Amino acid sequence: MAYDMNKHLNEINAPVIVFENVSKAYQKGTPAISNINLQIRKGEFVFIVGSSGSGKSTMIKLMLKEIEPTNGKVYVNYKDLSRLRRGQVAKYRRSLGVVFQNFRLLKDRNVYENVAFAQRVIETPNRIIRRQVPAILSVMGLSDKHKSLPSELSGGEQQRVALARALVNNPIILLADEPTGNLDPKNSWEIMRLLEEINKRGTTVVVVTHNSDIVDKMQKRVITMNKGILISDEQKGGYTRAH
Ligand SMILES: Nc1ncnc2c1ncn2[C@@H]1O[C@H](COP(=O)(O)OP(=O)(O)OP(=O)(O)O)[C@@H](O)[C@H]1O
Repeated sequence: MAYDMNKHLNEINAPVIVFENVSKAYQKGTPAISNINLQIRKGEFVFIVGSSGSGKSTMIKLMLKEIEPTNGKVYVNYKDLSRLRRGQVAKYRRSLGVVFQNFRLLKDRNVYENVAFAQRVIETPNRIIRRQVPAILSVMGLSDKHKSLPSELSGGEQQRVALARALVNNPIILLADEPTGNLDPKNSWEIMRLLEEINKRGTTVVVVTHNSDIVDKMQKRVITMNKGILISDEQKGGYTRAH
């Protein structure tokens, strides 16, 4: 039966990400993902793991509506993404928090401005920006770096700025694609600690990662992809070494 968004709107643990029989083929031949069915509920912390080319980034791109499924439906935040009009896509994306492996900060703006930028684009009044940016920088342990340029920061600090920027508008969902891919173990754990903290405050967190050590130790829900197929979905799972 098709997913009924209206039924779930007022539920506390409503599914905020739903894949319904989703396949994506970039070209003819083997699809990048095949027939994925998946529900992630509000407040969950989920890892998506799998070897290179297994379809993880394809899933993130579908959630961001950067690509369209060949078959099936993706729902995020109670929206059927196939029904989102072209003019609504940018606004939709800004409603999600997103972080990537390579931080993607504005190189010529300082830490404060990088975070404030996320609020300026949605026309947040200045008095709110002046209150909320220092607050989120403080949560990320970056208060004394607010005037630094990204080039003056360590990799871990840059990723914390990216997290601050992703979170300053209080998204319901945070999508993180390899957030520790460029970090050493100490900084990787610091980012994970912050993601856990954010999740405890109510944000749904989805993390794509290759970091088996982190996945094994954190004991969260783990969705494992293999060659475009969802091969396991475990609560308190580990990193399957079979792939
Ligand atoms: N734009 C594209 N055009 C054609 N094929 C693509 C495109 N993007 C991805 N693919 C193919 O789709 C499959 C899944 O790729 P995807 O990037 O989702 O994997 P992944 O699990 O994220 O890999 P990695 O861990 O290396 O980032 C791969 O076979 C890849 O070659």
